[in-house]
Amino acid sequence: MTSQQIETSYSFAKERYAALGVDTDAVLKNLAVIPISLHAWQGDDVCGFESPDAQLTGGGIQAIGNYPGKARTAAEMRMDLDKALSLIPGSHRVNLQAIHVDSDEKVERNNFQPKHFSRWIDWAKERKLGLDFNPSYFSHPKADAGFTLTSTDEGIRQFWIEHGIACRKIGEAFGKALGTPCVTNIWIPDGYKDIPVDRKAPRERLVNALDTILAEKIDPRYNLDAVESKLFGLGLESYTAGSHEFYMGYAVSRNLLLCFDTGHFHPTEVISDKLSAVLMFVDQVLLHVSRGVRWDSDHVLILSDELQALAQEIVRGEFLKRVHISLDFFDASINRVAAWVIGARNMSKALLLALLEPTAQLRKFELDGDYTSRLTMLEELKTLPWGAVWDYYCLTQNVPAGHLWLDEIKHYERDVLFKRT
Ligand SMILES: C[C@H](O)[C@H](O)[C@@H](O)C(=O)CO
Ligand SMILES: [Mn+2]
Repeated sequence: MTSQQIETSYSFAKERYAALGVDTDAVLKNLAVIPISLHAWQGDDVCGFESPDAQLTGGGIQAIGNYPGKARTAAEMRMDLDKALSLIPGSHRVNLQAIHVDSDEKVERNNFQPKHFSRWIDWAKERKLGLDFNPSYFSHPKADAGFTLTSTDEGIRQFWIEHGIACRKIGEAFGKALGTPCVTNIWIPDGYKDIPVDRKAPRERLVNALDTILAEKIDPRYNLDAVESKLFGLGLESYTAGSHEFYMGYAVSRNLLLCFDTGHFHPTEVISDKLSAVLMFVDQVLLHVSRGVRWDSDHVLILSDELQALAQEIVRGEFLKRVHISLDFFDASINRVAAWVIGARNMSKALLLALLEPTAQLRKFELDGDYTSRLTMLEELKTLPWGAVWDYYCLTQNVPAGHLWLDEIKHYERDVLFKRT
């Protein structure tokens, strides 16, 4: 497709949307400033860089597949992220795990400091990217028993409390250096494979541990704290201490961000329906947008009905300033850089579709009780020429339109990824 063809198609599409009262130029301006935080851990199969042979262990999560080219160092990961970001329209962020530490000296997780992430900060600063952060409560001998902040072993609990404290300070340093608050998100896997007798005590320990981690107030201009629940992890099917109800109550009572991972609920539950409910009671939400297939399988985002519903809720509710969008999937069976690009472009497409909606008109139908018109319009919108608007957006953002970005991935694969052994 030539630029000329893209522009011509866009001008027809623009007219179609204008007839519905939608200004496509304004929509694209809005879309270009909605940040999506790219989760770094898609690039290394959640292994991290603490040692050259680091592996993902425990935590009830799994990256499945052995496609060649995984990032083995932080430098390789930054290169891969650069490639991905060059193929995603808009200005975005990067979301790191603590295990993505980039330090020449070996440091224990409870001693991590901003200086151990200074190369990440320099890289982000150069590219005007914001950084988000996550303490890593898995793949560690002190997490092998399946308990971190809920451990009955005081030494272990203290170690992980110190890790949480250290990570908030790193988040603060990210925020200060980059001029945009870092969302530091706490997720722990702690739970039981089989039915526990005492469901209460681990949760009591978790409240106390979290309160200690979060005791120091950090300026929200630099760091925002989020907590992430989960239904269950692999091998932890019967009980998860940090359940939804636990963190919902905790976030409301401590004025924190609540993180919704879209793969962390019963398969028939949808976050699109939960968003406006919780935003009545928490100020801000963090999304980990994932795609669970039967379970929290962390598949790459597709432009599903639910992804579109989620974006619609964010836009219709005017929640763009209160919802931080991060991705969370890890598929090791396909090109990892392509996985980022597919997922982020789909998130962006879902937001575009939502922004292109004549929401006021639809709301009026609803308020008037004219549900026939509401359904008709919602269905007709699906076949409007939004693809032409998307292609034009890519053109104006200097990224390939259509599937042409894949050519770049194939070159990168041949020249860089396949040379990694
Ligand atoms: C890498 C972790 O799995 C991720 O950060 C966490 O958010 C999660 O979703 C665990 O299932
Ligand atoms: Mn998550």
